[in-house]
This record gives sequence, structure tokens and C-alpha cells, in this order.
Amino acid sequence: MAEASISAFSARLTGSPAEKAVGDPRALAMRAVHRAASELRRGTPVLLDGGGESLILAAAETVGARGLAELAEAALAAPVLLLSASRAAAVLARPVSAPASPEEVPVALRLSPALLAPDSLRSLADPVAEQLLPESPQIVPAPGFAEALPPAAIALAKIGRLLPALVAAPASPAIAARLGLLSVPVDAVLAYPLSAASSLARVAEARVPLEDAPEARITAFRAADGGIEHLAILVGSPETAEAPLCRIHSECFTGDLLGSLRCDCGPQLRGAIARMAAEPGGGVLLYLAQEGRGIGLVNKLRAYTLQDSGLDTLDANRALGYGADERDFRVAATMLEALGIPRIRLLTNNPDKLAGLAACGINVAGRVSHLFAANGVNDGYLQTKKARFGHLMG
Ligand SMILES: Nc1nc2c(ncn2[C@@H]2O[C@H](COP(=O)(O)OP(=O)(O)OP(=O)(O)O)[C@@H](O)[C@H]2O)c(=O)[nH]1
Ligand SMILES: [Zn+2]
Repeated sequence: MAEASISAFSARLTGSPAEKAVGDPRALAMRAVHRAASELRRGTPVLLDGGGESLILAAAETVGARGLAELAEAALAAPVLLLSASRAAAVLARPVSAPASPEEVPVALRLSPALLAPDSLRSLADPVAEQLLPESPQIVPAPGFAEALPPAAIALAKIGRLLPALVAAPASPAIAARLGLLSVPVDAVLAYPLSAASSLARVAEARVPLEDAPEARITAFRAADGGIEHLAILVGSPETAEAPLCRIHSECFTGDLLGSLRCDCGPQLRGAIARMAAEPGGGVLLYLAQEGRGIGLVNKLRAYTLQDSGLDTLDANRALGYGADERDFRVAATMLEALGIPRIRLLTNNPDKLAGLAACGINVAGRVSHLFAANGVNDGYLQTKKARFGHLMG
């Protein structure tokens, strides 16, 4: 890009998210969620404030003795373990979802004092760390829990890329505050994915000639919570093309950077850029910070271990308590809008991406197949994409 257009771009850069947060209720709500997720990641309990009722929560994966003691002090009743229905079914070795209770409704397990300890909690949360439990925990209904609280608790753990398993108890906000524990409003948690997507702002741009595309620029987008950045790689001048080629690529550390043979991400990434470079109108690749279809790298590694013991990619996600695909493509819609690209031809084999983008108002003029041959290691993975995700193979 010429220097003149770089400075024009600089003029379009919005202020830093921190500046925008002053007095902005949405930014403040996002900040509370981001902080709460960080607290859970470091093993500290947080209060999920439901207005009338509140829950004190700690992540089963990270909580230690001190966190459990703090949780017990703020709790008004015995804690339970909140698990996604799929993980609860695995722990109990039987189905738990009644037809009336959909998969998204978490299950509360009552735990004996022996199970309410850091090591057992980690085993209950993590199928990879699972040991033979000394006793069977019992399913209990969640008495006194406002309906929105358990799903929001699970959502908060997922925002923190933690295993969706939490120790939870009805709690006193006053005691939690006295203990210095952070409080997060339930509405802020539920609104977070949309707020994060719609608050994305351009924060930097640079020309980065690539091996396969000498005319390339990278534009970075950041959400108002200061979370991980998403990137747009612009090849040529897609902003001026009528419906440029577009690839919406979810980050894959193992495939994109290391050349892992377990998936097809590396060839898809490089292949998309090379293809855009060969197009007269260029193209745009959105590189989204949605590692592992939105479950994060650590959980993807856990999923790989489960796949090595026989599960496919979809069932491995579910065994961890995650959905098959946790990505939210609204971030892509915001980025394309900010880039001034309202109409695209999408490089994908995934019909859900087409539907997801259309639902966000992106005009997808057509799909361009983006298939790469199996490599002898990822054959089963590609087969599962076709059989269980409905991927189009042509
Ligand atoms: N959870 C999980 N994620 C995986 C696995 N293998 C690859 N991924 C992730 O899947 C994402 C790749 O998705 P995309 O390249 O967008 O592919 P797609 O949605 O299947 O569809 P296409 O557009 O057709 O490629 C990356 O974030 C990878 O880290 C796996 O076994 N488990
Ligand atoms: Zn991959």
C-alpha cells in the first residue's frame, strides 16, 4: 500500500479500547467478564451476580485448597459441581439429558467432602485426567439456582478457555465482597460474545510481503475487553473488488505454524493466500483467534489425546464438555464491515460457515471449494468433517 493510503488508514483507526471504556456500560461489562475469566483461570472464586440470586464459582480445573476455602466461606449452602450434560453423562457413565432438558442445560452433581478436593475435581472435569472415582457422585437438581446462572457459569469458564466444570454454590454477595472476590453480572457474561464481536476495532496495519503473496497487508482488530486480537490479511486490493475471495480461517497453532499432519489447516492457510495472490481482485483472509474451533489450544490438545483413544474430533469436544463447534462468526462480519467488504466469495467446505455469515448479514456471493488431499494422518479427521459436520467435498 502506498504511504498516502497508510496515513489515510491511520486516520481511520479508532481510539484505544481503554479510552472508549470510560463511562461505556458495555465496555465496563466486558471488562468485568474478562477479569472474572482471568480469576477463574488462576483458581480464584468469583461471584456470578444474578440480581436476586448469586452463585460463587471456581473452576474445577484450577481451584486449589485456598480457593475452595474462600468459596466455602462465601457459600450459603453446600457446593455442587456444575458440568455440561455431555461431561456429566461421561462421569456417571449414563445419559443425563431428559428430553425436556437440552444439552446446554448444565447438570449439578452433589459431591462428598472427599470429592470436593482439588485433585478429584480436576479428574471430574478432565476426561484425560480422569481416574477411577472412589464413589459415584449423585445428580441433584440445582435448588435455588436462578435458571440463567448455571449456563452463564459454564459460558464464563468457556470464555476463559477452561474446561466447562465449576464448583458452585448459592452465595452471599456481601461475604464475597468482604473476601475481596470479584463480582460479575450474569447479563454481562451472556452478552459477552456479541459485545466482543461488535466492539472490534482496527488497531494497527502494516505491509507484510509474504512468500506466496508479495502484495499483502495485515490489519489487526482488538475488542474493547483487550482480549486476543483477530487479524485480516489483505492480498492485493480486495476492498475495491466486487466480491473478492475470502477465507475465514480459525487459528491452528499446530497446523498453521508447526505443520501438524493431524488436520488440514496449514495447507488451507497457505493455499488460500496463494490463490488470492493469483486472483486479479486479490482476496482477504480473516485469521480468527478461535483455536481448536473455539475451545483453545490446551483443550484441543486434550481433545487430541481423546482422539488417540478412539473418539472422533466431534465426540472428543463433547467429552470435554464443549460443543462440536464453539466458534462465533460474528467477529468475521464485524471485520468485513470495517474493511468495507460487504460481498465475498467464500473459500470453504463448511456449510455452517456459509449459514453463519449469512445470518450476520454478510452477502456471500458464492462458495469456492477449498479441499486438500489427505496426508495419511488426517484421513479420519477429514472423513469426520464430511460425515458429521456435513462438509462439502467438491
Ligand atoms: N477441537 C478441535 N479443533 C480442531 C481439530 N482439528 C483442527 N481443529 C481446529 O479447527 C479449526 C479449523 O477450522 P477451519 O480451517 O476453519 O475449517 P472448517 O471450519 O472445518 O471448514 P473449512 O472452511 O472448510 O476449512 C482450527 O481452529 C483448528 O485448530 C480437532 O481435532 N479438535
Ligand atoms: Zn488445524
